[in-house]
Amino acid sequence: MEGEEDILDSPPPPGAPTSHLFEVRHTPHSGRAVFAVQDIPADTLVYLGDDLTLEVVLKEYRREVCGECFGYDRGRGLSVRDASVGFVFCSQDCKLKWCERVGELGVKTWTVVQTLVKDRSKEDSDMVDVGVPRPKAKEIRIAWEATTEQAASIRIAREADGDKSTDNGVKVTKQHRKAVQKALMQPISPDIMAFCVSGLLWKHNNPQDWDRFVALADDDTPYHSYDDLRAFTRTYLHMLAICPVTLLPHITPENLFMLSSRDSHNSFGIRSLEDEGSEFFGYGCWPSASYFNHSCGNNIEKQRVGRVWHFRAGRYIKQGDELCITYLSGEERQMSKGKRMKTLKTNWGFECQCERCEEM
Ligand SMILES: C[S@@+](CC[C@H](N)C(=O)[O-])C[C@H]1O[C@@H](n2cnc3c(N)ncnc32)[C@H](O)[C@@H]1O
Repeated sequence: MEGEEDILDSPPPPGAPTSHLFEVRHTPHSGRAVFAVQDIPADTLVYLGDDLTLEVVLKEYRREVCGECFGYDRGRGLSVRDASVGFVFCSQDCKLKWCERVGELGVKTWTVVQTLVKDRSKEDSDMVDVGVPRPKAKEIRIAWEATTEQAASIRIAREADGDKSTDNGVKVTKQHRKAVQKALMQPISPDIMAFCVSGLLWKHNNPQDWDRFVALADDDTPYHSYDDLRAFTRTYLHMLAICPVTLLPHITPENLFMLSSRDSHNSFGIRSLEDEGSEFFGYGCWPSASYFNHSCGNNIEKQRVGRVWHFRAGRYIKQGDELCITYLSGEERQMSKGKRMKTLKTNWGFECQCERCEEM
């Protein structure tokens, strides 16, 4: 991946990382990537990625992992709990930071989500679908279109609840209220709900940064399976049925699809800091960090410190070299070339073109 890349048309995409040590360029086969513009000594701190957007702490870790800094104490419950929003924190300071970050609307939204999710934990249908067919772009479009009528009825019922006169003076009928009840009878997917709520709250709180998210590499078939797609369309209707009315304009198929299509090729796992990250707490999307490509012989080591990724030179890097991290977890790095390639194809959807794979 050397020598043929073009400097990006200026200006660089919104949200791309900037530094005196590197620049972002196009590559012939692996999209945009980061290249050293000067020699970089080993162990240099090359970049700090602190622009976390959507974030998910999986339901099974919600009592053990701090909702703010992702601190973890070997599976012990953390001391500061907030049962109403369904998060725990390692300190009052983390709890305050979390409240400040999500804002009043965020606290209200997580409270109604937690109320819905907590009594229905046995319905948890979030699972990893491996080796099953993925819905195609046209099927995805049809599935979202199929929600239109019910979604419109729910909006009418909810906006009336919110004391907002509906735009065209539509009268709320039993049918509209029934659409809300029907949505709430459908199974809940707590982790997909957390993903959608986190992403749309972030969008609401940071409207000026949405283009940083949109500029990321996209996946037009991001759903892992037909069940996964159905869980997303159901979650859309659940959110319309329960979220504060102020959030309703953000809860659209377009925005929810955008979250999935950018998350798919860009999110990083949030893992434990010990045991080579053997505990997978959840995942999040840091747009600036998403411009670093993968290599099986990576020259950059990335390490999470709280909510921030530290990118450090793992060895001496020459001017013009591509700066690559690894997308593989600890044990995956030791696998054979074939297994690594399969893992990257399954989890990230690409054929690895890194020098280590190309050489062998
Ligand atoms: C996190 S993004 C990296 C930035 C991306 N190249 C871009 O243009 O925005 C991950 C995507 O980059 C591409 N990519 C990263 N590493 C690669 C590699 N070693 N071989 C081929 N494609 C790679 C794949 O398309 C992958 O889904």
